[in-house]
Amino acid sequence: MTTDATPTPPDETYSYLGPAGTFTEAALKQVPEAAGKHWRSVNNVGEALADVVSGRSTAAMIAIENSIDGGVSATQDALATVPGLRIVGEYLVPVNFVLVARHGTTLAEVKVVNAHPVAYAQSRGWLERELPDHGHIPATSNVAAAASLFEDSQADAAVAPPGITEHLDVEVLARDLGDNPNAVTRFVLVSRSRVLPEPTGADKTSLIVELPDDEPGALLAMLEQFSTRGVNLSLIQSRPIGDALGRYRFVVDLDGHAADERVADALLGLRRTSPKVIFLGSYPRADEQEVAYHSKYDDEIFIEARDWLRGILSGEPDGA
Ligand SMILES: O=C(O)C(=O)C[C@]1(C(=O)O)C=C[C@@H](O)C=C1
Repeated sequence: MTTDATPTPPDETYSYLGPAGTFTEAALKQVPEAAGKHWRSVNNVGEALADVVSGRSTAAMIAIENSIDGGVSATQDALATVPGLRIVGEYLVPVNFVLVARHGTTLAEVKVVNAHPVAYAQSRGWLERELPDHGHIPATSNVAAAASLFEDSQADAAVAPPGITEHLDVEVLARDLGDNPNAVTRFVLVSRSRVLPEPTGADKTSLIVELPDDEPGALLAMLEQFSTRGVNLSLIQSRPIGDALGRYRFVVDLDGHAADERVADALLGLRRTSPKVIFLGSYPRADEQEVAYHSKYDDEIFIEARDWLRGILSGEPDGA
């Protein structure tokens, strides 16, 4: 791996929320194609996606969901509004936090804590219990939080990844801050590639769907597109569109690949019934769990039904 300091011109660049040592970097380390390529540390999701859109980077690794804090709204909103992006891979990183400070600081002296908002949300229970009067300064990343201790910052301590001591000379004041020891953050690799990853049988498809305005049952009609094709949803979340109160878009993850007949048929139904469907990609699931569905939704069943209709329309004799 090379870093920004490396003078050799990179052939391919991968953007990630840095600096080195973030969980986002840990997710990028799971991508075999990124090994040995140039890695560009950026300050936020918008910058990472702008790198991809402008062609400065081949792809960007971004956090999309945390098992405790839920969907990363900055990511969901950016994917809804920045055109031309595709998710090509999904990665899981277990997340766990430590409280760090400059050497010599004691826990009793900590008044202000610097933390990334998602890390802060995951450590809130510990912080409220152990430092009930603390103030919070938001950071752009978990490592940036700790780095701020050496900058012109008001913070006395920072919430950081356990590996932070490999990158910065800080003292660990407390471990296992996370309210849930099994917390996991889900990351996605985003590129401009129009080529869908091959179906594996253990895939996920991500969409953003808008519903027709003021139509009773519009949400039910959207869900029916999936239920009538035996397509399971693993995530559905509403986000404000932002142009007026009460207007929402839905972030949807479903089990399966756009090349699966049941998913393709559901996508056609969605396209007919929704004013806007953003296809974000079909890609292998990080947990590699094969998608389970009833045999009545097998590809062959859809293909047979289409052939039957084609036969009728082309005047083939009955039973052909
Ligand atoms: O990658 C990092 O370390 C980050 O600071 C980002 C981020 C996030 O955006 O969710 C990643 C994982 C943790 O859930 C907390 C923060």
